[in-house]
Amino acid sequence: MTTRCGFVALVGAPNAGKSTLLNRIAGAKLSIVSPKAQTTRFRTLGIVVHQDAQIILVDLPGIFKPRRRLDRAMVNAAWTGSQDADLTLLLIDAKAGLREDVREIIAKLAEGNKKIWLVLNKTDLVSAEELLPLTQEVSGLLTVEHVFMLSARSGDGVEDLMNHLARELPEGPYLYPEDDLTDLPDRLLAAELVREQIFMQTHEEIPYQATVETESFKERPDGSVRIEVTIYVSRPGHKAILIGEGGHKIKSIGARARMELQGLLERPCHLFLNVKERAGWDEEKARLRAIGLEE
Ligand SMILES: Nc1nc2c(ncn2[C@@H]2O[C@H](COP(=O)(O)OP(=O)(O)OP(=O)(O)O)[C@@H](O)[C@H]2O)c(=O)[nH]1
Repeated sequence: MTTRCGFVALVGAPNAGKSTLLNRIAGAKLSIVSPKAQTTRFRTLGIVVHQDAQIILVDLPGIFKPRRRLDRAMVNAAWTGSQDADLTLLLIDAKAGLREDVREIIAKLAEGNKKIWLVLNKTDLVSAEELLPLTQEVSGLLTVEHVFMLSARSGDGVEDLMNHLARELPEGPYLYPEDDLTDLPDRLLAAELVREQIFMQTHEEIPYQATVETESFKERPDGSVRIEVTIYVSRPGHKAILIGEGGHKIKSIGARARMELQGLLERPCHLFLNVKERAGWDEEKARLRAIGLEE
């Protein structure tokens, strides 16, 4: 059997519907979907096997004008991801059309020579007649290989996109063992929610320096889950800040993340957080890249 495998980057302006599409495709709550713009702070991998192809989706942060160092790093990560991928899906909110932020993304993509597929989302909100001029306008600015029209919310047209992806990714073995995939979305979600709380409850240099990994994820007979998450930092000072006086900070991060996680997984969660120092972590390029924060 010939298998195919590849990385697919999702690029779109804030609110284009990236998280919704990713969740629809992977069938799990992989990203934090919110009507507020720029909630997708970090790259999240969604991995799905469709017709003998393993499709590794990279959910990129909304591209916006970076002011702070961390934002710059995130935007950079977004574009690096796009450059590493086998192909890039440019997701556009068909209802909002070519707003300025979409034009900026198109201009940036036009500089590279990446394989781009145009995905017009939210077709449930617009008429077919409106889609054609939009397609033509984008095609005038950028070379696109395929055009898809879908509704991430209803799922209409998503199968067609998946079929094309499965057919056109490069031939090769699966990069992720299939057995590992079952609880991967939930593991990623746990790590991502912890990361988000670190982001919200500490100074910005901490999330930039830290990496979060779900070490174990075990279902209990009573239907609850026991999750162990480790936060790796490179400096003793960061460890102290994360833990806080009397463990106050880490407790607060854990409590909040657990609440969010419970809501999304829809079952009781027992979340245990560890903070560990990993010397020489800065040099671990691979890990930096894994969380998409290489500058
Ligand atoms: N009507 C309609 N709404 C959609 C569709 N896809 C997404 N939405 C809505 O659009 C809003 C933004 O969707 P998200 O998936 O959070 O967008 P995102 O691109 O991940 O946004 P960021 O987190 O800012 O990067 C949400 O309120 C979604 O419910 C669609 O196909 N149709």
